[in-house]
Amino acid sequence: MSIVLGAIADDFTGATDLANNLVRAGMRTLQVIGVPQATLDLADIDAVVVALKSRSCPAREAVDDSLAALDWLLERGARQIFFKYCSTFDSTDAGNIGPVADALLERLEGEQTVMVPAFPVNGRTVYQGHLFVGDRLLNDSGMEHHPLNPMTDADLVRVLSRQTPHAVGLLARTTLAEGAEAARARLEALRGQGMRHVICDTLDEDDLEVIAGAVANFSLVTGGSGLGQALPVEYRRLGWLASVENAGRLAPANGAALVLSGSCSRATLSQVEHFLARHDGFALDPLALAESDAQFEQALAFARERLSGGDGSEPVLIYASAAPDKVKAAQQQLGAARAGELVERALARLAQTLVLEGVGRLVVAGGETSGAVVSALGIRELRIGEQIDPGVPWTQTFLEERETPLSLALKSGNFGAVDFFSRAFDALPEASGERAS
Ligand SMILES: Nc1ncnc2c1ncn2[C@@H]1O[C@H](COP(=O)(O)OP(=O)(O)OP(=O)(O)O)[C@@H](O)[C@H]1O
Ligand SMILES: O=C(O)[C@@H](O)C(=O)CO
Repeated sequence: MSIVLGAIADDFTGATDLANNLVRAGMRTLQVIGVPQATLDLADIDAVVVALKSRSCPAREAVDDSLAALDWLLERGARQIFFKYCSTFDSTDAGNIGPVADALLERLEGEQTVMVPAFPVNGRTVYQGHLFVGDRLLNDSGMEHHPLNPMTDADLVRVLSRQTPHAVGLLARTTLAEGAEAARARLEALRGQGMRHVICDTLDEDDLEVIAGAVANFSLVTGGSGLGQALPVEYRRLGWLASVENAGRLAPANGAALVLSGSCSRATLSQVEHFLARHDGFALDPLALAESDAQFEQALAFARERLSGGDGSEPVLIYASAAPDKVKAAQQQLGAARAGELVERALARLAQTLVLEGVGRLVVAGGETSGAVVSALGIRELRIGEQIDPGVPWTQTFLEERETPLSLALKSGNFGAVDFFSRAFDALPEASGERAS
């Protein structure tokens, strides 16, 4: 059986964000980690999201990985391809959004694609081609300090023009206000002028619906997860997609509850603080991790004691999340890459050990951190379930070491309300009477 939508996401938390919106719009969605090697049963699947780590790697690598994902998705019959990147358009002049979009469009022999990063429910909107985060322009939102891809220009036509040799146009809000037919005509006019890429204004969900109506038959669309929520209605209109009752039903969860946080984003820092006011936590420090294994062992002992002491229902937090001055101090001593690696490695090892020892419900905060944990656990596929907060669903995966599925939530750094870490576990249906194994 063929899938309807094939998506290529440039990071793991971004992939779950898109998969979440597809599920909420009624598509049975599977997230796979990298291009699958094994044959997959896609009998009851409408959409597959391939999660890559292609946001910050060299552009050539990102292009090669994305093309491999594209070929795999086309072999599964995908009628439309969705290139998912960050709602804050994370990229540099070297890429990777422009080069990947160019390569995908060329392979698909398409003439035009749209760029729709907006995610209005999380405050990302676009007006006159300028990206806003809440009420701030992108370059004044904190993203101008991003360690890997500082976003210092909010004008996306200009930003993308530096990443592609092709002409970049704008589908403005005034046209969207006239509806999908007008948007379609405008895209066609821009195509006539040789505009292969078109940045789309988006103020709200209505704009996303208009854009989806205009581009549902494009071979390639690109953007944030907002567009993913609007497209399935169009697929149904086209007769590609049947209606299903509950596209995101997961098996009941069991096992102890653990939160691992390596994100130092503003939202995560408040979530850590909120959690620590109510529950136990253990702080990791890259400087101590660099010295010896002692702090890792202490963290493990802390978690073991808490997890075995109660009934496993009280979540435990282990975090390296720290304020910018502390992060800077560690980075100055160790270098940013080594500090990051030390933290990611420690959190990934904790996940490996504690999942074997009975953790069955795991929240991970941070895109890079999630990548490290998911890789260490050898996860290949994720089923998408209940949304905790916009952009963050519960997922489930089967591991050889566990009889029951592992429930996993991967939280993007800046997503989630302040009480996310404690509330997440309430959003997960539990197996009756079962806890830590
Ligand atoms: N105390 C610390 N000092 C230095 N680096 C740290 C510290 N704590 C975490 N890190 C590193 O900072 C990086 C945070 O990136 P990560 O992608 O996990 O979070 P994020 O940027 O908030 O998330 P997202 O990409 O979803 O927005 C990781 O490499 C992590 O290991
Ligand atoms: O689009 C977003 O903001 C997120 O899905 C993301 O990509 C964070 O890394």
